[in-house]
Amino acid sequence: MQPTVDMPRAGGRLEVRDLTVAYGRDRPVIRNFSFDLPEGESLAIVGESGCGKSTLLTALAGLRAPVSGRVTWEEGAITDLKTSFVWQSLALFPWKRVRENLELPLLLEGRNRYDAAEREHLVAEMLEELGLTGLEKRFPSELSGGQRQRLALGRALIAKPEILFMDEPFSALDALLRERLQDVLMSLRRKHPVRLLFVTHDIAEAVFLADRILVLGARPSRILACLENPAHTLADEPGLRDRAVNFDMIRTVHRTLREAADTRDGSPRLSDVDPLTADDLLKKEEGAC
Ligand SMILES: Nc1ncnc2c1ncn2[C@@H]1O[C@H](COP(=O)(O)OP(=O)(O)OP(=O)(O)O)[C@@H](O)[C@H]1O
Repeated sequence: MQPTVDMPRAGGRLEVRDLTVAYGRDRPVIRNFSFDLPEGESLAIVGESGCGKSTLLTALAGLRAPVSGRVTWEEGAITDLKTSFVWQSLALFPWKRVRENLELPLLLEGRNRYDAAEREHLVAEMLEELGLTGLEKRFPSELSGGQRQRLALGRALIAKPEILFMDEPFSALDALLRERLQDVLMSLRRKHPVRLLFVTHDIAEAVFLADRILVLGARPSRILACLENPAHTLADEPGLRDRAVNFDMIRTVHRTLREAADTRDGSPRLSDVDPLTADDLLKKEEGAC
């Protein structure tokens, strides 16, 4: 797929071949996964609880060695790439103020990489982008949930990583705040090109943020589909969330998950009882208060 979105892009092709990952001597959580992620594309991983999304993400990030198979980044080993992480827990340093949390990745870049004036400038710029100017002396515990999430995003992006891994970064937030954070992330990406590889339970979030969506099934864990996302090519256009292409893609992902669950459970076919079309969904949205 040729992306038409005017979004700076980072990174070459990712190839995953026959990847098998296990915890200790337990039965493998994921077995023989193979898929490709074309140059520069971002990936969302979705699927029901326990299907191995986080396990796969940690293997892609090089944090868990596979039992067999390989993960190949065209640019080199994952350890040669500049990566960053946002976990569900956010992992902010509670004893450090907002400013210090943001500055830390710049300090860790190496003693001479950024001098004090540059660090000050970059932190001030990021605070502005995050809408956190004026809160720099607070501790994370003195921020709202949404402000903490923004701080975690800013800390992950301030040193300009090539790849940002995220595991359910916005899951603790209500739907509207989630959307606002997704917008902040898209805006930061325009300034700091970064490739996203992330796990989410929110299919709308996957469709809004990713070029490609890897849909996993459970029991046994398997790849149900690796879907190109035509909605994401319009990511810079206003009102994308209300467009039919967006609803269509959300529906396709839902259907893929439901059909897999139907086949497995032998229970009533959920995929047969959802008569909603993209138009119905649009009408529902318009009528929502
Ligand atoms: N550290 C661990 N040791 C042993 N088993 C683990 C460990 N972490 C996860 N598992 C098991 O691996 C399987 C997949 O877990 P994983 O967290 O990857 O799934 P997930 O799809 O991300 O789940 P969720 O959506 O609930 O977060 C589960 O059966 C889980 O119990």
